[in-house]
Formats: sequence, C-alpha cells, structure tokens
Amino acid sequence: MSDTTEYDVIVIGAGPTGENVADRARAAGLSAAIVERDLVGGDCSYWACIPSKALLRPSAALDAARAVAGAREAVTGRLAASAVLARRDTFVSGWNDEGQVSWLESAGIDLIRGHGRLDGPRRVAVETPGGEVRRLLARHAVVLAPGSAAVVPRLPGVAEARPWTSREATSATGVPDRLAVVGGGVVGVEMAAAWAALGSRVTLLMRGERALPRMEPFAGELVTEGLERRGATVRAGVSVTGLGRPGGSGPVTLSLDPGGEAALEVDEVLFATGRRPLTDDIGLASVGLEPGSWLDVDDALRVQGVEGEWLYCVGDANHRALLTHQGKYQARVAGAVIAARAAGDAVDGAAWGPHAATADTAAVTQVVFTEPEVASVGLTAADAERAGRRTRVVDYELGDVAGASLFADGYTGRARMVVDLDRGHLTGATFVGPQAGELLHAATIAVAGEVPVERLWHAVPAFPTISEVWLRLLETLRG
Ligand SMILES: Cc1cc2nc3c(=O)[nH]c(=O)nc-3n(C[C@H](O)[C@H](O)[C@H](O)COP(=O)(O)OP(=O)(O)OC[C@H]3O[C@@H](n4cnc5c(N)ncnc54)[C@H](O)[C@@H]3O)c2cc1C
Ligand SMILES: NC(=O)c1ccc[n+]([C@@H]2O[C@H](COP(=O)([O-])OP(=O)(O)OC[C@H]3O[C@@H](n4cnc5c(N)ncnc54)[C@H](O)[C@@H]3O)[C@@H](O)[C@H]2O)c1
Repeated sequence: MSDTTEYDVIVIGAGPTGENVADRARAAGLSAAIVERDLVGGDCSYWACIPSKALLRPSAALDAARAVAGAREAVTGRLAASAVLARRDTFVSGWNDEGQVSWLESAGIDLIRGHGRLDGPRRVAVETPGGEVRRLLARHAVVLAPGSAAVVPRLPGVAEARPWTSREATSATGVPDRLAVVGGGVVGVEMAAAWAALGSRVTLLMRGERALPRMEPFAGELVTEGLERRGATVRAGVSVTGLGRPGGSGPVTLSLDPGGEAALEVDEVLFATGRRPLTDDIGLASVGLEPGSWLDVDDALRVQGVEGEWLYCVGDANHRALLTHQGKYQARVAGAVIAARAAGDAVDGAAWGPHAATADTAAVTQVVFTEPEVASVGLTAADAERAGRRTRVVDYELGDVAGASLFADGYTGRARMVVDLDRGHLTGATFVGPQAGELLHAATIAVAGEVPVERLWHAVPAFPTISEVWLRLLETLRG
C-alpha cells in the first residue's frame, strides 16, 4: 500500500524500555520507528522513578547529616520544600521531552507522535495529534512497550474526591497539610516518606498487616519505624470503604473498616494500590489477544498466542518485573533476539544466554528509597520455601559492622542472605539500612553469577566499609 511506511522494527511506547529496544535494533543496523502519544521517556522519566527519587533524596541527605555528631550540630533548619520541588522540576526538565527527542534523533530512530494500535499482523496504525491515521508495516518485529497505569479502587465517592495517583504524588506543586496514603507497597511507602519529610501530616493506611509485603518481613518493619520517626501515622489492617469531598473541593473524608471509627479527614488522598497494563486500547483484538490483559511472553519476550514470532512485549505490560532496570534488560534481550532473527542467525534460548531474559525472574533487583533504604535481589526466605528449595537463612545486624557505626551514630539495619544448600550459592539477599542500596550489586553478582559460597570467602571486603557485612554473614553461616 502506498500510504504505508515500512520499518524493520516498530515500537509502541517510548518509555525507558521502548527506547532501549529501538536503540538495540538500530545498533544492529535495522531501521526503527517509535510511537509515543505523550512524553518521550515515559512514566519513569516524568511521573515515577526520577521525580520520586528527586523528592526523596534531600530528606535522605538531611537524615545522613543529622545521624553524625559534629555534622548534626551544623544542621539547624527544616527541609526547604520549595527548593526540593524546584530541584525535582529540573530532573523532569519541566515536563519537556526535547532532550530525549534529540537522543532519538542522534540514534537514528524515527519518532511518530500519536496513539499507536496494532492493526493486524505486523501492522500498526497511529492516530496523530492532528487526527490523521498513519499506517506502518514492520518487516521483522512490532514491540509493545506501553507500560502501566495506577489502579484506583472503585469506591463510593472516589470520582468526586479526585484522589492522587502516583502521577499527582510525583508532580504536585504544593505540600498538602494532611495526606492519606492508601496502600503499603513500594509507591505507598516511598511517597509517604517523601511527603512526610516535606511537611505533610501523613497517614499510611494498609489493609495488610505490614508494609512491603512481598519483601522480607523485617524490611516492612524497619521502614514503618522510619516513617513513624518522620512523624507519619502508620495503620495496618485498615481498608478504605468510601470517600467524600462534596462539590469536589475542600478536605476529603475517608470511611474506614474496621468500622466504629470516626472518618479520617485529610487534604489529599493518594491511592498507591497497584498497576494495570496499558493494553486496553492498543489493538490487541486485531491479532486475537484480549484487550486490557497483561501480555504473556516467553523468555525471548515474544508474545504468546500470536503466530509468526513477530510480536514482542517489554517492560511493565508483560508483568514479569515492574521495574525500569528489569524492563531495560528485557529490551536488550528482545533487541538481540530480533537482530539475530533478522540476520538469519540461530536464537540461543538457554537460560542466562544472550537471547533469554533470566534475571527478571531469577535475580530481580530492587531498591526502595525510604529511610532506611531497602535493597533486595532474588528470592526471599519465604519465596525459596514456597519454591521447595532447601535453604539456610543467615541474618546479621548491620549496625554491628564497624563501617556502619562510622557511617552513622546508632546505625540500625539488617542484612539477610538466603543460601541454596543444594546449589551451594546465594539465591537471595536483602539489606535494610541507610545507603543500603549501594550494597546491592555485590549480592546481585553473587546471585546472577551463581558464585559458590566458598569462593565468596576470597571476595574480601575493604575495611572499614559497610560491605564488611559480607564477611560477617559468611562467618555466621560457617558458625
Ligand atoms: C511512583 C513510581 C516510582 C517508581 N520508581 C521506580 C524506581 O525507582 N526504580 C525502578 O526501577 N522502577 C520504578 N518504578 C517503576 C517504573 O516506573 C516502571 O517499571 C517503568 O516506567 C516501566 O517502563 P515502561 O517502558 O514499561 O513503561 P512507561 O515508562 O510507562 O512508558 C510507556 C510509554 O508508552 C506510552 N504509550 C502507552 N500506550 C501507548 C500507545 N497506545 N501509543 C503510543 N504510546 C503509548 C506511554 O505514554 C509511555 O510514555 C516506579 C513506578 C512508580 C509509579
Ligand atoms: N523504588 C522502586 O523500585 C519502585 C518505586 C515505586 C514503584 N515501583 C514499582 O511500581 C510498581 C507499582 O507499585 P505500587 O506500590 O503501586 O504497587 P504494589 O503492588 O507494590 O503495592 C500495592 C499495594 O496496595 C495494596 N492494595 C491494593 N488494593 C488495595 C485497596 N483497595 N486498599 C488498600 N490497599 C490495597 C496491595 O495489597 C499492595 O500491598 C511495583 O511493582 C513496584 O515495584 C518501584
């Protein structure tokens, strides 16, 4: 068809994962187009990772100074909220994507602005902002990278209450006096920590018994203590049953269950209650898939249930690991698979090989940027037990490491390694404490590299760093 433009690879969604797969296609000499309806860079750059970490970092710096006698005396004031928000604005470039568009140009990737939908096998139709439809045809692959959006429970009064989602929580321009945060997952605890430090009176409402329920239990416990030190109120085992904001302005009241309690009145409420895939309006039915579903992919990131091996999905929408770095890892693997197939080369599907995403299930890394930080890789002790692994769980108090006590007076934190006794290597590790995120990569190498525990004795941590916890964990394991 004359009005159809052909590319080797077409990507729908220019978030971090879509950008990466397009980049890998270009690096292999393939032509690539990327379709984006909003800002190039995606949620991560403008409404998720970057602005949330920009909001959290100043309070972590302040806490670090206050934790050391001598420095503590030099810190006299509170966090300057307007300066924190202004610094956040620089990190999102004032919600302008010119910089990322220039990068696409320099990489030779064509940007097509508009809403993309599959239009049958290998075909994409883009509805441009001007209302025209551009038709594209992929010679080798279409990659879906549409990401995810916040789920807001359908509670009575929710529409009129205009709750925040992660988008408003990361882009707000003022500090609410009172903020309720619903949900004790990662978004919930990070945003509770950020806004409590900025001066909001925060109430975190969790329907479960503890925060960060998918992580080691001590992670949620230490993070809750940290939130309470910042003045937040943390309430476990509580559900929101309805909201009221008559006329859509003024304070919001939340009815809570267990009942018998007075409604909670706040100025804003954030729902941090999980994500749904942005797959309801991307033309899935045109290739026989269910609109609105998470996309099932194999380890080569090929969407299952579609003939011909031309359709891939990377990032949040495949539900393997909703994290930027894991989605970008998938994008590198998908790019390598697409390049190999286009060149007529064999695809090596072995685990840990160049064409199989493995770490995004076997060695998922995550850092939660609260105070204390939580850093984890691989399986928790409970995950390993559920998987039927024979393990030994080894804990060590991070504050007992010389480097930690030098780093902060009264350093409190904990490290755990989960050793697979049959395989002889670590299958998971978790560190909780100030700056714990920087301890993570050594553990990631031990898990993904399947480094034998005996060999770890030869990885000697420098004295006096917090990494000496590795030696203490090995000594505890040896007994
Ligand atoms: C508050 C918050 C903080 C987070 N912090 C971290 C963190 O610190 N570290 C971390 O690793 N992860 C973090 N995450 C998760 C991270 O944001 C996601 O895992 C990541 O953004 C997923 O990337 P993606 O490319 O799949 O999707 P996105 O970044 O959401 O990008 C998808 C893009 O596709 C576009 N799009 C969708 N549909 C269409 C269509 N039909 N046509 C055209 N364009 C379309 C969207 O406009 C968007 O630009 C955080 C998430 C939240 C909510
Ligand atoms: N630092 C980071 O790496 C980082 C930061 C933020 C988000 N993320 C990623 O983004 C994704 C989304 O995070 P999230 O926190 O929105 O989701 P989540 O799934 O981690 O947590 C949502 C929580 O809300 C609870 N919940 C669900 N419905 C509820 C309801 N009606 N009432 C009360 N509680 C309810 C769930 O039980 C769960 O604990 C996660 O997968 C996370 O890994 C990562």
